[in-house]
Amino acid sequence: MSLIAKPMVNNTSEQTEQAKSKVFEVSGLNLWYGEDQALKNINMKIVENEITAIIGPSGCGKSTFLKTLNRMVEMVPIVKTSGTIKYKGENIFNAKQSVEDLRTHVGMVFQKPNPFPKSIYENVAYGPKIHGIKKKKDLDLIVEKSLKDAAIWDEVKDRLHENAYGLSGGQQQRLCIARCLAIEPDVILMDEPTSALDPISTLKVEELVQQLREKYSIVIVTHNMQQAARVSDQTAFFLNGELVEFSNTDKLFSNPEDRRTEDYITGRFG
Ligand SMILES: Nc1ncnc2c1ncn2[C@@H]1O[C@H](COP(=O)(O)OP(=O)(O)OP(=O)(O)O)[C@@H](O)[C@H]1O
Repeated sequence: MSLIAKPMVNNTSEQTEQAKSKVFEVSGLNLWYGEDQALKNINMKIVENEITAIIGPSGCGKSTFLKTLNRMVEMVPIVKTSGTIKYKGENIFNAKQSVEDLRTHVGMVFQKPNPFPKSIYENVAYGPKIHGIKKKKDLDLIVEKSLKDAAIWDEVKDRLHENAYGLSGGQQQRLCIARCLAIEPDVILMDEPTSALDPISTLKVEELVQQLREKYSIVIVTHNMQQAARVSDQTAFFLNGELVEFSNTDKLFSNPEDRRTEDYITGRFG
């Protein structure tokens, strides 16, 4: 019996699963904010072209984990980490690894849409310009492709030079996804990308996330278990900084191995 109603998603068989490449391999990851340990011995493999959902109650470390994957968490000066995170085989904590380079490959979309106070066009062209693309023709192509891939082109193509703040919240979030796609990342980290959106905009972003799976690997933090069940291939359940259970989404929601996972997904706590 499924504990949460879940429409069919294209989960691959275990055989194909093993053949898929890993984008991230997290081993023995611990993280402290000062004296307080927020992540405890996390071990996890994140696979290419899949959607991995991170669920768990407030304060369990979901956002911290997500922001560790592109080292954004280190913007908090009191953060200390131990363990390794390999991105395509290289430990991201190695001194020789460039954080800027990592963040070019591992883009991020935040909880609240955060467009720049610029035109729709400039929002998307900003990243490629910083990466040295100058020709208008090239930028035009990138802007159009990114907005198309973020499923917002038809809504904005006639107002590209208007301020992005004139868009609805849902449109702003898809614009922020387009901005992220414009720098051609491999991985997109999404921190509760629909929590500030109405149900229709949420549905559009969820559909978009599923389309993006074809080209990108996605890690999405969500408070919403139905959303995790609807969109993801793999789900990780965090509790008090620990990874309690990580498995195929269908399995985690229909036949969890750990009693704490079952208690959480059936609403006994959280
Ligand atoms: N900048 C910070 N400084 C100190 N402690 C922090 C900081 N950010 C998070 N924490 C602590 O780390 C723990 C995990 O927080 P985190 O935001 O990762 O949890 P979360 O699961 O994403 O929560 P929520 O669902 O409420 O967003 C919490 O105890 C939190 O108080």
